[in-house]
Amino acid sequence: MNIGQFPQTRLRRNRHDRFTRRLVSENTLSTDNLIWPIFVTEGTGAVTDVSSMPGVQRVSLDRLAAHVEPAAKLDIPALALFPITPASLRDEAGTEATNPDNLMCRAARLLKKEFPEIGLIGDVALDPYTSHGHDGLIEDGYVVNDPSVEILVKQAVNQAAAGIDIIAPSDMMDGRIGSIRTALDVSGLVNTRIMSYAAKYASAFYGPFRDALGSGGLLTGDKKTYQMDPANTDEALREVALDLSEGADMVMVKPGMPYLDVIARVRQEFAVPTFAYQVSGEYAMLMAAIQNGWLDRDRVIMESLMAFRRAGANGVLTYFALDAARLLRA
Ligand SMILES: NCc1[nH]cc(CCC(=O)O)c1CC(=O)O
Ligand SMILES: [Mg+2]
Repeated sequence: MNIGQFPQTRLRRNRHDRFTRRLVSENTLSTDNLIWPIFVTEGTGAVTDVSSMPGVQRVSLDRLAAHVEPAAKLDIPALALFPITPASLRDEAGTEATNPDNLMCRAARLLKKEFPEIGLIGDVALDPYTSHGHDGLIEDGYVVNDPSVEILVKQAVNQAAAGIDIIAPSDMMDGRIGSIRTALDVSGLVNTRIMSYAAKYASAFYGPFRDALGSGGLLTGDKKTYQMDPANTDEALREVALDLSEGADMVMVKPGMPYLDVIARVRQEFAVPTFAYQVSGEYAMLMAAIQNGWLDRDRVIMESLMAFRRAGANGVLTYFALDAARLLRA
């Protein structure tokens, strides 16, 4: 006979005190899960703010070691590098992408020397280098696939030769993962990993990033003929399946928070190393509310990052990486 009071099952019991909450916690967030994107710029003595990303800066190479030092101290496993190319070095074909002395390659060599233990992720796409701001080559107003892949392959090998550990193609051309894998292997770069931006959406959340790079104003039209339609998820699984079959070691979904359903499906379907990019617009959105005093900074950072872990992401590219690593240490 039921002599207790209704209800017998009380889920609140396991939330009663901190020790029980710790015991029943289903997911964890650690510094191991953090990747810090950084913007590098030409010149000397430059540490300039990105106005739409409060707290994020563009840093010249002479300031780069000092900028990265805290990440090394906090044991953040990897950085994602993004170069800002002066307009004078941009052209229709993104030629600067294949220059062995471009900013990206110089940054990679410097960082490998100063911080050999930190993994370097190199974004492969032509948008930092093209005069039109697109990720590939344009013919008759259309971003053409196969000729773009040819130059992206050269860009990838160029970066890997300069010391980039993980090539991260973010261009969304078909077939580039396989072509890049083959070219890396032929060049003897068999251990250079590929983290594919496999399911990358044509998103409004990249706005502040394009401000940071100075490619926003240059961009003609949109990226809808190569980046994915935000309405689709089945297609994301096909994108991931293809990239894995072509040799991707890790896959990424981007943006992050508005696409947690995609991360969860990818994780469940493939059970491969899966990453998420909490992109510039997500950062800007949270920072705007934080700066207004509308959201609690520390709590919202940690909750947003835990959400990626719950969805199944191994790690997150986040502009909050340093803040999160500090909070995890405290
Ligand atoms: N291919 C370039 C690239 N790599 C990462 C981002 C966005 C990152 C962010 O918004 O934080 C973009 C922008 C774009 O595709 O237009
Ligand atoms: Mg694809």
